[in-house]
Amino acid sequence: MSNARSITPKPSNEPVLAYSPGTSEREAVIQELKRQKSEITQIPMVIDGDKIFTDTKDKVVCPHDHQQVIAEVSQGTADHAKSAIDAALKARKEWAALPWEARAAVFLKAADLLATKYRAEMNAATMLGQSKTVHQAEIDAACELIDFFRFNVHYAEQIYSEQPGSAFGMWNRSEIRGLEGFVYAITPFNFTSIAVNLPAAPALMGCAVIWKPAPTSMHGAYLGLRILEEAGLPKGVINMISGDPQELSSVLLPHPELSGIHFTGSTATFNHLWQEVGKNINNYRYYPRIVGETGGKDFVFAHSSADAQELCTALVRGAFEFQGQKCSAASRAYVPKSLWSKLKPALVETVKSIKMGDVEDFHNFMSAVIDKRSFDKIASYIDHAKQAKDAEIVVGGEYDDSKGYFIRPTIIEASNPHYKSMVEEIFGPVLTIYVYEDEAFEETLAICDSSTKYALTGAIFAKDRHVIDHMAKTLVHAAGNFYINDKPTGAVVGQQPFGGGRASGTNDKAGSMLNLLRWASFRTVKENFLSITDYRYPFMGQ
Ligand SMILES: NC(=O)c1ccc[n+]([C@@H]2O[C@H](COP(=O)([O-])OP(=O)(O)OC[C@H]3O[C@@H](n4cnc5c(N)ncnc54)[C@H](O)[C@@H]3O)[C@@H](O)[C@H]2O)c1
Ligand SMILES: N[C@@H](CCC=O)C(=O)O
Repeated sequence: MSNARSITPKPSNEPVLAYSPGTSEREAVIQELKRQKSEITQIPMVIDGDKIFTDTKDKVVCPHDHQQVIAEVSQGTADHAKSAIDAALKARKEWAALPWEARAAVFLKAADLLATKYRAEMNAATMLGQSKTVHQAEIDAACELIDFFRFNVHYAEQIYSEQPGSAFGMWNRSEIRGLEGFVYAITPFNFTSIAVNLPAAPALMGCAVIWKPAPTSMHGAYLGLRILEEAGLPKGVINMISGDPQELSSVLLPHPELSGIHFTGSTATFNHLWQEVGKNINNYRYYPRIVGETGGKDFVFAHSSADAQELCTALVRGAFEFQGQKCSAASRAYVPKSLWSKLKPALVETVKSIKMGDVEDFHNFMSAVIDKRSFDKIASYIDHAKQAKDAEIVVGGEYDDSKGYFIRPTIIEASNPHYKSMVEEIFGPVLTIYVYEDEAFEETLAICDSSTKYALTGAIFAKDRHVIDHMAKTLVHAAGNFYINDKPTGAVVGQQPFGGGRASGTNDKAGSMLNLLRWASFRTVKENFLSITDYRYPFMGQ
């Protein structure tokens, strides 16, 4: 609850290591991959600092080799959710009462531990558990998570330092308190950094948290919690539970002490959570703060002045890195006919050259999608395009789940800008392109803005400055992260605060001061220095 007095280290982004042949980081991660594959990690729930193992286990497999089991996760029940609430409520007061520097030190230390001792272990866990290539693991599970820890401390300090003015005879102060009750953090499979940041950000601000990670992200998530514990996080501040989300939520969501939800995942799940809060609104002691970053249908819009080769690279990286499973991934593109004749052969050639397979082969640019459910869903969109009258596959379209959940990077050309895969989130390596007549530029921009419910990321490509300005204005609400002549993915903490509007979320910008403010409750204190002893105003006389 106390305000900042010390100056924390000025953060800078964690450098991305190269993993080139012969480097020590490459050797370390190779050793870790071998070690982790040779054992089955037992992942408990962590409640009040205790490791809780149960007889019901959920297996974590490598998506690129689904017979390879790397972990077993103990599954909890409604009773575990109740215990987690008790633990959080018990831990909160002491945690909140610590000087804020003591809380900050935990996260700064965790950042340093992750940057050194645990870097290879964390990257290997994310590579095996979520089928990320070494580069994708490095930018997520190492660099972005380190940045979240360090930059959040810096932003918290700024929040604590912001103070009101004081007129003569008084002193006004803001005391920034963490939320009472508990925050429920529910996290997605696709970014280890997001998974760990969602419980960590409210905890830094003095809240107590119950964290339910996605089952397919447990390998990296549990390591994240162990690092925080080693950095000094007191027991009960973050309690990690697993199990049937409906059952756990049936205890957590209606609980009177629920003071916040920190969610990242699909729009449908977030809508469900919000509806549950609405149903229980009369039961709560506080208005729960609801923060959710959700789905996207991220666009790339090219003008005829764009460079075809730059556009090709941006589309390939933007759509297919990490198998298109970034909420920011380019999944629809609008290309003028005059550019398409150059762009199409470049795209076909580039996509055909993409190597895909096991993450242990560092030559692979892509690996498998996360699980069978995802594989089937993505395949159904590809099958739909194969049959559709208003769509055709330009390149890709093959899929095979015999060993891992592999889907070749696929580009669909749609003759209808409202075609299914132009407007629905697929969350896989599928990019749909609508080729517009050059003279239909304005109406196509309008379609881009209005044809989906989402507004997460978007990119425009053009050389003409007037055109860039016009596109940016027309698409002003179409994306929370807007890129000019760049791919729509790869936001960096401290540089491009991340989040979207419309059905893509509450746009509270993870890794920024705005997000931390949602976990803070301000007490304004006015202290009077001059005694006032007469109720009458001076003009009234005696
Ligand atoms: N906007 C962003 O910043 C951002 C970032 C990453 C992912 N995403 C989105 O996340 C989605 C992919 O992630 P996912 O497949 O893990 O999403 P998901 O919605 O299926 O799952 C997210 C989390 O919600 C949990 N969950 C599901 N039902 C629940 C319930 N009733 N109560 C409590 N928890 C419940 C899941 O177990 C998981 O932990 C995509 O839509 C993607 O766009 C968005
Ligand atoms: N922040 C990441 C996306 C996170 C969602 O999955 C990016 O900008 O690519």
